[in-house]
Amino acid sequence: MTDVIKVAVLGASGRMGSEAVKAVESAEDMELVAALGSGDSLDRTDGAGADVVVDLTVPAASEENVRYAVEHGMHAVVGTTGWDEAKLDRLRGLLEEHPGTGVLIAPNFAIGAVLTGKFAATASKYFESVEVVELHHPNKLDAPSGTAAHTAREIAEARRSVGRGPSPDATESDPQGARGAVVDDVHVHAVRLRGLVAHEEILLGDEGQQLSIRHDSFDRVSFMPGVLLGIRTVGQRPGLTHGLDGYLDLD
Ligand SMILES: NC(=O)C1=CN([C@@H]2O[C@H](COP(=O)(O)OP(=O)(O)OC[C@H]3O[C@@H](n4cnc5c(N)ncnc54)[C@H](O)[C@@H]3O)[C@@H](O)[C@H]2O)C=CC1
Ligand SMILES: O=C(O)C1=N[C@H](C(=O)O)C[C@H](O)C1
Repeated sequence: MTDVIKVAVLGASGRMGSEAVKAVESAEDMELVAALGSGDSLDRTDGAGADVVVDLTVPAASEENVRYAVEHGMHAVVGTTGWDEAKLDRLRGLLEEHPGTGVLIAPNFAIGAVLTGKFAATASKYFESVEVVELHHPNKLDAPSGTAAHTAREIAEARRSVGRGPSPDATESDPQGARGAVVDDVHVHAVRLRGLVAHEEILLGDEGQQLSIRHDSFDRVSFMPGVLLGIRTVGQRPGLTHGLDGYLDLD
């Protein structure tokens, strides 16, 4: 990779994509070589000499976009949601065929959100009950949020490591789904409210006490330092990195 990183942004007219375009244009070590919207041909990315493709599109398009990038020798930084285990497995297989290429799948680019997941996972080892609440703007297409699903899996893994099972719950009847989604045995609740951007709260309970851990993104600028870190780092990290924490020294 040359000193100046050539970047293509996919989903460039969207809420995140338009912010990412501004961030890349403001970064002295980056050059925006392509800004694609829905319907634009992906060959405008390698055609413009991009080193890194940033995918901020929709879950239905993201996997194909990343496949194109990897198969055409470009690294990928991905904020789009919907990357379940099946998609991640297919991507790992693809990257084995392209050993010099890096892909970052980041459920959340905000440092506060990444730390929230870590803090919640640690705390959940010590509390009998834990539930995740995510709150977003009403234009969001998917629920639960990718961040909340990722947090739930981090919590479940931490609890398993100390032999803690699911939270106690005597519910016998829930025909309307009022107890929310269940991700890896952790209940996840989704709120959609005008005025919100992206928020997550983890509630932890035990006899006589409660701990709440909360993060609020009030503005999408909160995601941009993480996007830029991803662009700067992905070329030096071949293979799949799932979560921005893979590029941070959090221990
Ligand atoms: N990882 C993170 O920190 C964050 C992730 N997100 C996720 O990023 C994604 C985008 O979110 P928003 O910007 O709010 O959505 P948005 O709907 O505002 O923007 C998506 C854009 O992608 C375009 N698009 C759709 N298919 C495309 C394709 N094949 N090629 C190029 N462009 C295409 C759409 O026309 C739209 O302009 C969502 O999955 C969201 O959950 C959002 C915020 C933060
Ligand atoms: O759609 C959004 O807005 C967001 N999507 C991501 C998610 O689903 O976790 C990240 C952040 O929560 C904002």
